[in-house]
Amino acid sequence: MLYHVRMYVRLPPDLDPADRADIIAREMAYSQKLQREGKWPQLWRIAGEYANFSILDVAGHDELHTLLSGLPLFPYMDIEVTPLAAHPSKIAV
Ligand SMILES: O=C(O)CC1=CCC(=O)O1
Repeated sequence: MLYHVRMYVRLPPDLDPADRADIIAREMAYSQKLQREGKWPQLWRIAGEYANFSILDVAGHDELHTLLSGLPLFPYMDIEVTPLAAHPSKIAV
């Protein structure tokens, strides 16, 4: 199943800079592993915001929740999920 996911990062401004750098490095490694596995095929920065639009390709809601809740930044993000269904006007390419 495909999901459109919006992630808004809300790191506390007083977070220790070393802790901040560590979380961001772990987030990058985690997301890049999932990208290589094909589970995170699209990752876009929302221009002007500390936020992203992502497409995740997973088995269903339970895997999506497991994946998202494992994000190192999960405690510091607001996340909005939209399940995607096939559109009848979409042409095959
Ligand atoms: O948008 C961000 O910076 C948060 C994030 C999600 C995956 C990643 O590598 O960073």
